Amino acid sequence: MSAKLIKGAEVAKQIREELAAEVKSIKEKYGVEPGLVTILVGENPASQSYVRAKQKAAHELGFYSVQDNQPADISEDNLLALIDKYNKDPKIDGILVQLPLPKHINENKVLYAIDPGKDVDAFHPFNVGKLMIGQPDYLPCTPAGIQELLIRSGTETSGAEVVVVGRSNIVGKPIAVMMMQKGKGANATVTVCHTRTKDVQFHTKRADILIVAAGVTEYVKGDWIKPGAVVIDVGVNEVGQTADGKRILKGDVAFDEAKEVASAITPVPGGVGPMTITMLMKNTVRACKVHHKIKD
Ligand SMILES: Nc1nc(=O)c2c([nH]1)NC[C@@H]1CN(c3ccc(C(=O)N[C@@H](CCC(=O)O)C(=O)O)cc3)C=[N+]21
Repeated sequence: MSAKLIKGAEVAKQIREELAAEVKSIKEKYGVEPGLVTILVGENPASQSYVRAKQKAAHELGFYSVQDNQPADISEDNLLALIDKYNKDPKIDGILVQLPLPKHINENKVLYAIDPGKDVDAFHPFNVGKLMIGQPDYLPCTPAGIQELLIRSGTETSGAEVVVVGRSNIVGKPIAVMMMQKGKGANATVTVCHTRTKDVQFHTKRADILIVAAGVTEYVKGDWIKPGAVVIDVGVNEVGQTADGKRILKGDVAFDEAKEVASAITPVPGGVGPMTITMLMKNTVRACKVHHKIKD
């Protein structure tokens, strides 16, 4: 058996086309365009490449977009002042501070400084809290992308056994919360595994939908997966570079084994990653509509 591929890159392209049409109509009717600033501190090559991809997507959708690069030794106070500037900038609807930040900067302090209404990553405790009680204004981008892939691939989530491997604030925790809520692409029974889980395989083998965000290259093997399960691989592990300097990526799931067992699986690259960026764009369009009181 060979699993159906859930092609995130293709779904992402389709959603971006929908968004581009929406941006165009907002511009025509209201004379405004969604504004996104991506703030990059330092010169981490992976971060540079992600931010470049976000800027490219923003340009293609017709956003007003600003790339703000800051030196690695910027002080915390100056970074906070910069965020305050964008909080007050009426052309900016969404603020993204690329993580990780240098060690001398308190990441939480920076994330808490972003106006929750411009927090298109949905990392501010206000937005995390609203998600928890099932009243989100913005969904965190990677979990939103995962849920969208489940919906658009026709995966039944209601009553499904969902097992999440990983408990990060960015992926594991929020996707677990989202899958247990009432509503479309949710209503699941959720188990969360992490580094202290006694028997991870016991849990993964029970999953109808297995979501892996462990941060360990090819952590989940083929025989950890229930035959017919849907597997979502959130891992983006750089395992080397090609001769011409392109990053070689592998997921957190041993893909070649897993595809023989699962009924459907996301590839890496081309799976969850492109969806993450697309959901950032979707949140920015939403922010723009809220800021300009535009109803659907
Ligand atoms: N404030 C903040 N928000 C983020 O959303 C955020 C962040 N910081 N820091 C880093 C992580 C990582 N992340 C990815 C986004 C897209 C791909 C993606 O598009 N990956 C492509 C491949 C890209 C490549 O080839 O390098 C794919 O999987 O097909 C991956 C990873 C967002 N993050």
